[in-house]
Amino acid sequence: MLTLIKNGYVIDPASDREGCYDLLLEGEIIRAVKKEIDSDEIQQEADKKGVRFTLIDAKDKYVMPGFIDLHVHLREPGYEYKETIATGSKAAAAGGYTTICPMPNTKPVIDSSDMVKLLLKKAQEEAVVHILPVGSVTLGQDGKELVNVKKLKEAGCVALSEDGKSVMDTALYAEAMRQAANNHLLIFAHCEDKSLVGKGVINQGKKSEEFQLPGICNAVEDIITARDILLAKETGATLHLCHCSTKDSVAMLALAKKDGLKVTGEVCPHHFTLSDEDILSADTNYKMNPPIRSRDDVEALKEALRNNILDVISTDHAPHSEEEKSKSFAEAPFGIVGSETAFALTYTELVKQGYLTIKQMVEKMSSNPAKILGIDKGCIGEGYVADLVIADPNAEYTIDKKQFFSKGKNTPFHGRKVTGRIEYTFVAGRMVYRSENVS
Ligand SMILES: NC(=O)N[C@@H](CC(=O)O)C(=O)O
Ligand SMILES: [Zn+2]
Repeated sequence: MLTLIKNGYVIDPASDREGCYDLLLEGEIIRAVKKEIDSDEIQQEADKKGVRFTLIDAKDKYVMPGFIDLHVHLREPGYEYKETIATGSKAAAAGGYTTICPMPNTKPVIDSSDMVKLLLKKAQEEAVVHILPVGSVTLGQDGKELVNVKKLKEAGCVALSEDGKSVMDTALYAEAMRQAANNHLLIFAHCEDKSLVGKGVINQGKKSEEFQLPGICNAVEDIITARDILLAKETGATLHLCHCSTKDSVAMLALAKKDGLKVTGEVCPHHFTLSDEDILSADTNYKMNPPIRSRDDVEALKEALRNNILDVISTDHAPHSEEEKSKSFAEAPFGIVGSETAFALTYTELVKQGYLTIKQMVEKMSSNPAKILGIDKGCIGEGYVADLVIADPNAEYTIDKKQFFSKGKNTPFHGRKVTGRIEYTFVAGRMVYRSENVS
């Protein structure tokens, strides 16, 4: 199979390439990146070889390395009514993602090599994007007994995370970090002080008062962020801070980087797009963990993205059923979907608003996650696997949750006007997504 993508505006921070190029894909691989590739010649070659030839006109479109999402919830096994590997990976592909890291808070939890193998086997059969599993830190995410770190690594995990919870036993977490470091596994840290959060469900402040709901103060996140950075320093672990939402968590990340520690951080589109002032009613589509914070926090997050303190934009795609989300704000589960809105929100809120250059956006959505994972992705170079995304930066439209591939429709962004549409996604040279809007 030969695919020629012509006249696209290529943005590839890894090779420092930005400009108009033609790309030739052969089978799974990027065969050539050149200023001009003759389509007639490729057509003739395809005829001669008897293989299919696809020509894509990418004029005025962005051609980027496929996005890599370090934080998704696929819900399989155990919660297939919320999402499956098939639907979650299709949603990812529709969002321009070619590699995703599913979190282990499934039922059962991904806490053994058998579970990792099961997940990878299912992914092999049903996922349309690459799946790199994250294992839990403790058995059953019970916070008591460590997983077999070496076995999880051998089975194919890229990181350990207790996402959805924190390991509150500091000594146990330190041991987990030591073993992770010895086995070259990353730690993805969900920072939440379980004893301090209490029954909190919304950012503590005007909104928690207005809706008379228990609040979540910034210290809930900041205390564990500080602890985890100090533990990483002590143990030599490579730490990645999940879904940073507060001003002080990014200040501590900056300090840790200055200190030369192996610490990186991610932020999710909802945390830089919305502040708690945007929560006009106790709508459960605004309930997620960590919560939407104050305007001050949002500004600090944007500034940290701009000056590259925050390395990654991830989605924390957290689908739930409509029934679950129609409970009261206090009772509904935390989480919103994000795979299918992340690019448009990032492009609209950060690139168009001048916070990030397009190159920085691609760094944070593709090349930096690849670097953190230590994988040969996030790059448009000859000989690399053809994981690519093509987007129209001028398309203006309204987000419509009914069009999501995800089973989860729990988004606060339904009806929001955005700019930037994913048109095609290629995984290992195969077109896994094509927008209906492409003629
Ligand atoms: N983010 C959320 O609000 N929820 C996540 C868990 C998590 O990422 O903390 C979930 O699994 O639903
Ligand atoms: Zn989390």
